[in-house]
Amino acid sequence: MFGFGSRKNEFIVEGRTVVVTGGSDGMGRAVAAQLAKKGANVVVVARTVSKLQDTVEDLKANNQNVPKQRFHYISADLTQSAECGRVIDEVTAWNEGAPPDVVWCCAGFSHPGFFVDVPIPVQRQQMDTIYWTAANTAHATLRSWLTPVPPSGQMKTPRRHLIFTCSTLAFIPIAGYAPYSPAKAAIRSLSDTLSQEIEMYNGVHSQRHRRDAPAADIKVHTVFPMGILSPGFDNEQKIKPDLTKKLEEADKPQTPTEVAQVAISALERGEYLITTMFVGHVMKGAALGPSPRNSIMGDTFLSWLSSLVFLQVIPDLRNTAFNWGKKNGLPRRTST
Ligand SMILES: NC(=O)C1=CN([C@@H]2O[C@H](COP(=O)(O)OP(=O)(O)OC[C@H]3O[C@@H](n4cnc5c(N)ncnc54)[C@H](OP(=O)(O)O)[C@@H]3O)[C@@H](O)[C@H]2O)C=CC1
Ligand SMILES: CCCCCCCCCCCCCCCC(=O)[C@@H](N)CO
Repeated sequence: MFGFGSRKNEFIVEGRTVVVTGGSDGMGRAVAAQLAKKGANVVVVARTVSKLQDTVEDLKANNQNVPKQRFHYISADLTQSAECGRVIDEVTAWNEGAPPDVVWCCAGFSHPGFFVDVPIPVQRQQMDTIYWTAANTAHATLRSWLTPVPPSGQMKTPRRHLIFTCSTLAFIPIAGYAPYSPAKAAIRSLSDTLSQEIEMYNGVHSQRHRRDAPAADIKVHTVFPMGILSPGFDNEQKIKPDLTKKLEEADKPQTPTEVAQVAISALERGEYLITTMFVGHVMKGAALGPSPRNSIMGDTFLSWLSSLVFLQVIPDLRNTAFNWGKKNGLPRRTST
């Protein structure tokens, strides 16, 4: 409770089956590689088959010493809810009838731009790509995990994990991310709501020997990275307004490998809202709100520190925007 004590690993993946959406590039691909190194069977999901094939080849080549370990890919556009249902069905069939043990949602990319410059259809597509890929995946996964099993069919199944990938932009506004940040904030809200709702099912599971119940306990987590040096990041840099680049100067983007490694360590400690570096921790501290805490002392001190830091940061960000307009005039309106 106070952030120290037992060093029990709360996220054991060895011999278990993990689905990583967006697993063919950037952070998702690094997550897939590292969980495979820890002995997981991995299924990567994304749209482009060639990148998926390349990822599975890599996983096979780098994990030849564990003969029973298996890797697979499924091509799907996760903005379509029916596709998410198909993915979970196909993974279950491939996994000898058992649903996956861990589902980690990494799919998504950012289309930065000022709110009035980005056409509404592009903004709706951002909501589809960011929020709905995650919500559709969560819906299909939880429907499968929460299927009741009668007492006679209950086996000892370790806890299952549903993990979302958000962004520290869900905590703190930065001008130029209006098409993207609201969709990430929606994921955070979904995560908080589910982390409470899932307790009802975990309560039913605690009585599993007496009545029909889900097969296992479930835990929800959300990772909030800062910038990630991924192919997606290269794309967004090409269209990102200069003011946005200026406002996010404090961000020193991390490699996908680093982000995956820090996130997995936090999951092993059992954390719920996960940030990956100091500036990210401070951004989270400013916005802990009603979310469950990782540690009472640590998070409370962090929120005190952040509330002082952000007394300065919020006006700074606004002043930077004001002075930018004063100096540079109206931005050129793009039509992309
Ligand atoms: N890059 C950054 O600076 C930051 C990124 N994030 C978030 O982290 C996550 C990973 O980002 P990053 O490492 O940049 O990833 P990339 O942009 O490099 O890769 C995105 C992955 O998602 C897949 N994907 C995209 N759209 C769909 C879709 N509709 N259905 C299924 N799969 C899809 C892509 O494959 P394909 O195109 O073939 O479908 C690819 O595998 C994202 O959720 C992102 O929003 C958070 C903070 C910062
Ligand atoms: C000591 C505390 C000071 C805090 C200052 C606040 C600075 C804001 C930094 C913004 C960082 C944005 C990272 C996420 C980027 C992202 O999600 C996109 N690249 C999408 O892909």
